[in-house]
Amino acid sequence: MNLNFQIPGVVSRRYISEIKGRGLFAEKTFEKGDVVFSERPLFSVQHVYNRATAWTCGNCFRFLGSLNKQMLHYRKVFGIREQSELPEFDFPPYTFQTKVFSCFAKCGEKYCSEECRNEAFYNHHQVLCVGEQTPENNPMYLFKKHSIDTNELFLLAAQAIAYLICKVGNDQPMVENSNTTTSSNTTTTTTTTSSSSTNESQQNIPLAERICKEFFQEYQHRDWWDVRIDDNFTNEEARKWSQESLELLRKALLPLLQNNPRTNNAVFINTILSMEFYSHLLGLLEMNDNSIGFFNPLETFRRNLDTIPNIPQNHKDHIKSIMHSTVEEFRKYLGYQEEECDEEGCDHDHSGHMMDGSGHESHGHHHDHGDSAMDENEEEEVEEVFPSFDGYGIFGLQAMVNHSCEPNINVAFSNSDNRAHIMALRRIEAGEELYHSYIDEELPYDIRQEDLVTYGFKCECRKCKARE
Ligand SMILES: C[S@@+](CC[C@H](N)C(=O)[O-])C[C@H]1O[C@@H](n2cnc3c(N)ncnc32)[C@H](O)[C@@H]1O
Repeated sequence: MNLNFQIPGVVSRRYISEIKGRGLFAEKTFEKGDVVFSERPLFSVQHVYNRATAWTCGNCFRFLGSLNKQMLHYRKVFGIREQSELPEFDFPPYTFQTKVFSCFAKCGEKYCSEECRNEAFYNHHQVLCVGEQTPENNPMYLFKKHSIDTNELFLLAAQAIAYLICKVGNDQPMVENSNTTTSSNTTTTTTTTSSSSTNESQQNIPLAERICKEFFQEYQHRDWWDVRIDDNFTNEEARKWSQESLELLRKALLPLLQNNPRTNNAVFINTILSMEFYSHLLGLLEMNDNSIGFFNPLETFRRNLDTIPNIPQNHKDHIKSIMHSTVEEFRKYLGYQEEECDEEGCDHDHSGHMMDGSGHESHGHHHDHGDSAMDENEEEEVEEVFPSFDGYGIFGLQAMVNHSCEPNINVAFSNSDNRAHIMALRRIEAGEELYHSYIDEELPYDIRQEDLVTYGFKCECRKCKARE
């Protein structure tokens, strides 16, 4: 994790005031539509409910296989027996092609490339993987089950903790080469690692401590139960779940930490497995996360099939007939899900996270689905059969962007490069602060104020001041 809060000549972070904290500022002029910057998430996960229906890479979230392999995957999931060999669809620009790589330990996680598999394994998966035949009393399995039953934010927190453990436990002996420059409230931090043969764990622990401290210094955080972002659970429940969750995580991680001389250090273990660390990490994630979403290419293909030129009608009819049974099964499945939710009178997924009308999570402070095309289509209420990818994560720079009901940027997540692209909504002058809307800024004044209460500040933007 390289927390670097400026891209020289593009954007930089500055302190604004005690109330507002820090914000992100343009260092040059951007025209409407320009990509201001793009970045990969520090930590990110797919929503649990979405895992059953969006078959994507466990690292970069690209849809796996090809149009045809996606179809075959769904047919398998829905138990459609008739497996007549489907033709490999090849219709640029709809065609995509990735291989499918399984987790080394065969836990079921899939990746689109060896690089993705290695990256996930190296960064966190080696700590979190439950293996092929997990006994039901496996503590990591129990931790994950508890997260799914209570609140899936624990899964994102576990990824962050696993990252710290991997950093300390895997790397070649690390020597800190910390290059921190501070100029008028702008801090740039670069940390590099290099080999050394002496006293490994002695050197690793200060680095681990510094990474933990640095992470907390750089982002706003409070005890999770004091961050009132989600009405679906009470403060008491949040405390209880956190305690249960940490207990299970402790059981899963302690032997692992103690078995590695690099991580077997009481200060390190007691820090990262303490309730103070866990609750503040959860609070930090809750206060700073962003949604990640993009269309399923199979859905784009399905919607556009009729208008794709150069495909003979009989070929289109053949593809449609292949799709038909899968689409019908999907409709039944999605109908079943809605009924279940109606019965409970709920508007949330099984994790306890709030969902907006489209089934996208909205507990974080940003509502972008990372795909402006999706927003347009949602407005038109076009049926979505093959589900979009839906997840969330922490982005280093985006988490520094403050809110305005008159935003000057929005975010589009691209799964072709696993990056969030921050786009200028209008001309932005050098020196202007970047603003994102945490809520639906088109809503009337009173509703906007209600929606903003959970974020713990009063919006003083021009639109709010004018009560528009
Ligand atoms: C994702 S963080 C944004 C970065 C933050 N200002 C910082 O210093 O880390 C969100 C928090 O910033 C503050 N914030 C964001 N927009 C604000 C605004 N328009 N006015 C006052 N505070 C704001 C609130 O405390 C909010 O919970």
